[in-house]
Amino acid sequence: MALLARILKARLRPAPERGPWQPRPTDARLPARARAEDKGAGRSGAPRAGGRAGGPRSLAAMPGPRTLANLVEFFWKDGFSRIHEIQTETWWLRCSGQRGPHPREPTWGPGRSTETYGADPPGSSPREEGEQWLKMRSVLRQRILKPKDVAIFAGEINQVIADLIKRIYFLKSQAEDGETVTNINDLFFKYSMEGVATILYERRLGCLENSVPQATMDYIEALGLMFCTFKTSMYAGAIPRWLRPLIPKPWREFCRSWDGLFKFSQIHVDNKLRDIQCQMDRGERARGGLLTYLFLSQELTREEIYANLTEMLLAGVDTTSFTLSWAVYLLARHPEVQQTVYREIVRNLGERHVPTAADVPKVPLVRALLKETLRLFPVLPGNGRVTQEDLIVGGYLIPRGTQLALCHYATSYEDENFPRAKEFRPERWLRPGNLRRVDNFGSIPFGYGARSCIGRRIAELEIHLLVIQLLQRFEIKISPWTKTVHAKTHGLLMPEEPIHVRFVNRK
Ligand code: HEM
Repeated sequence: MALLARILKARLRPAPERGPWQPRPTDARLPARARAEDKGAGRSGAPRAGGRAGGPRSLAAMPGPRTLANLVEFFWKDGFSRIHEIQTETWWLRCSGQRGPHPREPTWGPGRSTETYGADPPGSSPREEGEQWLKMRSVLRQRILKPKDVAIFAGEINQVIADLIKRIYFLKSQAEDGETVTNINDLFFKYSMEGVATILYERRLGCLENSVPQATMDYIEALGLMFCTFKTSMYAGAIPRWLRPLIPKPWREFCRSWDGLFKFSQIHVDNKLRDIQCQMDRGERARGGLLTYLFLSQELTREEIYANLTEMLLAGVDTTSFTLSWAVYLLARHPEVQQTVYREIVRNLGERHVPTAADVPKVPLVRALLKETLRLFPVLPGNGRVTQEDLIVGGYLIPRGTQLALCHYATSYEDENFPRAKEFRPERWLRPGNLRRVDNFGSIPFGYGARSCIGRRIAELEIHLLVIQLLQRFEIKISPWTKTVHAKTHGLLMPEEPIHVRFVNRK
């Protein structure tokens, strides 16, 4: 069992002064060679790499639970759902294996229909994955990398927000007290799906309607299946092909849910492309957003368009909806913070002004709220990288090709990075006069570098515009049915209990 053989090895605290992988701003600017010469404190007496006295210690000498202990922790004690907590008890995690010549991150989705492309998991050919990924990424980058690129989508997002607000009024009208909306994540899931699909497919899906179209329901079901079987999927993606006939179920389920998602994407892409083609056949100029651009520029094949939009839709829904749920929960739990953010909105934008992307910098506390929410609840509590060169970090030699896990959750909660780290204090992200952005690499919820989140600017726009309009209309109060909500990791860091809030109309 390849995955089992590669399972994590963790080093226990005491914590180092700073997580050794954590890219400090200064490190980020240093040339790779200088970074690779970090000589941190290692364990005295541990074996040295290459047997050189005084040289770095070998990876095998890194202290921490061994393979068996990790197997027990993750598979027997359900460590996967507590992975964020385990991070705070362990210093870093590593898995060996996954070696390859190209920079990449471990990935578990086929990224394409398994029917169309056969059943090979990604990464079976690292070279192809690397080059193909780079090409696709650079095409998408041109359209959605910077805030100003996505500003053009604000109009569409505001229409989705208008529908969401209508839905909130409807749900309130159904509630006994006329104010409570139960399980707000359902609502934000629909909002995020509608929002991201509007941008990706340039059409509305009807998620926020009273009666949701069947195709959309099917997609939601496939997405649900993907997450229900998330753990199975994680194992499935790592099961070598030769072993699949012996344990077929995980891989079969993985493919079934992926195909459901892929087909949904395919239908919506095809519909839009058909519209564009008709327009062109009539001699009209096709104008549109992301999909129109991808089609007209012909930089990606149709299969690449399917694969990328499927991946983006999959990556863009739960991430955004959980973040919104946490943000609203935190605001409801901290009325004084909510009042400060509201006052800033009214002062700088007014009570009813529908914000555009250009308005967002005028309310720095709204941006700070999102950063602070993602610091406390990084929706991806950790992610991985395969090292591209030998590195010496914390006194250990980490050979090229080692898979490292970056622990966002753990570094977000270090007082050294964020004084009084457990407290919700959005203002920590502000600088007097708001002259400069605060960079703190203790919290990198969208990842970092070439492989960071491609949908970051879309997610930020969706969240900023929505938070502004929610606070303009409602005072958000926690429902008496909602006690303290804990976080659990189910692939993503999500609320363990449903969050119910009261949306009280502002006078
Ligand atoms: C609050 C919302 C979101 C958070 C916190 C988030 C976070 C992340 C993180 C941490 C990664 C891995 C980055 C790395 O390895 O350095 C990632 C990857 C990715 N995200 Fe997001 N994401 C969010 C929303 C979105 C949205 C809205 C989309 C699409 C519209 C999206 C699309 C993707 C894709 C496609 C990748 C894979 C990138 C690649 O490997 O090329 N994400 N995201």
